Amino acid sequence: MDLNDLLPYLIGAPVLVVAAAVVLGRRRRTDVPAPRDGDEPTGTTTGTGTAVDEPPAAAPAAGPAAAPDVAVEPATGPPVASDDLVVPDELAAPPLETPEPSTGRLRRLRERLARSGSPLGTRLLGVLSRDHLTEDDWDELEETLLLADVGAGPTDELIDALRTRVRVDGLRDGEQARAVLREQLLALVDPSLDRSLGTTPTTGADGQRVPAVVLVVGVNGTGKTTTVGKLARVLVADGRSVVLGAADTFRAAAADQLQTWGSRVGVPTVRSDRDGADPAAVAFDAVRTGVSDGADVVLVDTAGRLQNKAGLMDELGKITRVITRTAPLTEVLLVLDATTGQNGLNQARVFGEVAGVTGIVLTKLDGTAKGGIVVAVQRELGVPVKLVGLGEGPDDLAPFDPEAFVDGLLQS
Ligand SMILES: Nc1nc2c(ncn2[C@@H]2O[C@H](COP(=O)(O)OP(=O)(O)OP(=O)(O)O)[C@@H](O)[C@H]2O)c(=O)[nH]1
Repeated sequence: MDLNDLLPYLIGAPVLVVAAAVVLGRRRRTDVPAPRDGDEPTGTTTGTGTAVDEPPAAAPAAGPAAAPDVAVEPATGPPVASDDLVVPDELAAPPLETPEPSTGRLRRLRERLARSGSPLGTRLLGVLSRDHLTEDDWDELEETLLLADVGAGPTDELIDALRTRVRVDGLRDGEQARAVLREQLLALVDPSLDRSLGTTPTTGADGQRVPAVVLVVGVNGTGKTTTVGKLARVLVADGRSVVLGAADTFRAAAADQLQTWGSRVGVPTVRSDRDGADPAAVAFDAVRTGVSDGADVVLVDTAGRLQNKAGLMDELGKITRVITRTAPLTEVLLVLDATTGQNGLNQARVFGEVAGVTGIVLTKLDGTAKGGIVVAVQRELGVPVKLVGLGEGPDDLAPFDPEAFVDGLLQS
């Protein structure tokens, strides 16, 4: 072998060494806190099907193969450079973003809200402003409400209430029609429901302060991961410290997606590097990390497989059990895609039964003209809509405000 044969190796080897150093430097693996006696194992098992409910496995031998599956990825992921390693600019941590304040977001997003309800508000007002309302007019009102996904029960209630108002007071003009409609729609959306998010730290079994834990559930594609990312921004904007748990181990890219959301606002993500890892193990580690970091809130993203009710109940039940050994669940948010109408309601029903949902996030309200789904879904589950998604932008998630919503529907 002469020098020419060796040249590729001589050039290639240092390049490989530097590349490996950069890659390793970017990923800081922080072991999650060691569980105490009686605790669940921390998802450090390898292989398939190892469940957190099983007794802890014996400590594996040291070495690369024994690396834990679950890692805490730092918030900003700054590359760790050795003295003689130059980190290219494009690998440097991006500057942290400052999310928009959460208060008043729905009013700022009112234009999009108006789009979601324009046929509803405009058509209802168009009919109600007519001089003498005939039975055909009332039928038209009913049809408009049903087409906007308000649901049969709430539609009947609204029609009855409007008929009574018209009979008793009469409707003098368009302005009065608008005022009456606003009042009745608001009653339907129910401003008395408690829409506050359970994000206040609580107390664990041994009396120590533990973070609030928010579990986010729903079928795939509804916008769960995006919602967790946007919610982290809402909380950061409100001055809260957050840890994300990527317990959607089913979809390979979900953890990366979540980590990207977190890193933009300085929030760490607990994740597994192994596809199909036990989601309960990741959730457990996320909560333990939240405790040891003294975080205010841990947001746990889950996979949305609606295989069958028993499977779903099994998976979510296990995640819940494992989390609540460390900290109470303060909120279970069901993410629903507003564009899926009746189908979304069927999903809602199943999740409502298995997951103990405490609040609804309606996403993609910007992509539908059927804003009435807000009313229907609250009725269906008996749980308030707490947040609405109004676009794909990072700050397009707003705390739900009934008055701003109804005003959006009636905006012409
Ligand atoms: N227009 C609009 N798009 C949204 C909204 N929320 C989420 N999306 C989009 O919906 C798509 C699916 O979002 P994901 O967050 O990946 O959905 P997921 O439920 O986590 O999906 P799985 O991980 O497969 O379970 C993405 O393209 C999002 O940008 C919203 O409020 N409005």
